Amino acid sequence: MIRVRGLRVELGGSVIVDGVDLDVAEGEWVTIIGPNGAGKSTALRAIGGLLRFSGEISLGGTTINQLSRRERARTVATVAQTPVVPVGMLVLDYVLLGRTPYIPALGRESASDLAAVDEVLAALDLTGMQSRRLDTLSGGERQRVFLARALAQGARTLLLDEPTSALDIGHQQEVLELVDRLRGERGLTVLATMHDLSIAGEYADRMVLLAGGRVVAAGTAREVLTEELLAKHYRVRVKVIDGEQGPLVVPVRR
Ligand SMILES: Nc1ncnc2c1ncn2[C@@H]1O[C@H](COP(=O)(O)OP(=O)(O)OP(=O)(O)O)[C@@H](O)[C@H]1O
Repeated sequence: MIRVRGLRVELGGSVIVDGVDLDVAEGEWVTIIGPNGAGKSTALRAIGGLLRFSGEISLGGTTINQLSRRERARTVATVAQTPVVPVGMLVLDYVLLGRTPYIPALGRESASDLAAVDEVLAALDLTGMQSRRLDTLSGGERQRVFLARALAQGARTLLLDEPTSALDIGHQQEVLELVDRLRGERGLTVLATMHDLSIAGEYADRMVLLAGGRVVAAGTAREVLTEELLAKHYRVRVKVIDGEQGPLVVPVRR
């Protein structure tokens, strides 16, 4: 579903992503990990068509440069790390923004757009909140609304940039379980970035470790979350414990 070859992104005169290859199969969940500044968000933004790049990115077999902005938005939906939310915007109006690729220029949303939004609000248990202002919601509720906008877009591929970074452990689990459930129900493909390594390993089918803009390891959680690789690339001593659902990464005091 996602095929990336030799991805290179330059920002402010520096090479931030440097020759990344990446494949995500249909229905698969791949999580990119790596230290701060490794280039995770930049790679994700390029794959979502939000940045200029060199190399090849194709989505569902089509090179993204051949997709119009609308076609791209119907194919891939990105949830940014900190989405910009217009002050005072209501939940319903925000989720409706996801239907923009289906609404003709100068046109209004159709009954089918409203039905798609209703369905997503119900699936994410947000129907009762649709008239609330987004800025009055809790972090977990707001994260569900960001996901709702992305799902309303009708794209089969979701790019999630640290979807749980602002959430407590309960809401982290809630949001990730929700994405996993929707992945099963709707056949979504998921490419995410995450900092919590144990949780990342629990949900991802495969992981990619990025450091200095390059892929330095890729494979299952057990292959990537090793004490050696994490010590080398995060410059931290960790203990990796074999947990029931995958490796548990615990930092060790110096
Ligand atoms: N517009 C820009 N101009 C110059 N440098 C940039 C620009 N945007 C990002 N960078 C730099 O690119 C590097 C990678 O940033 P990116 O946000 O992709 O990293 P990341 O792996 O997602 O980090 P984090 O875990 O901290 O979110 C950082 O050093 C950042 O300062």
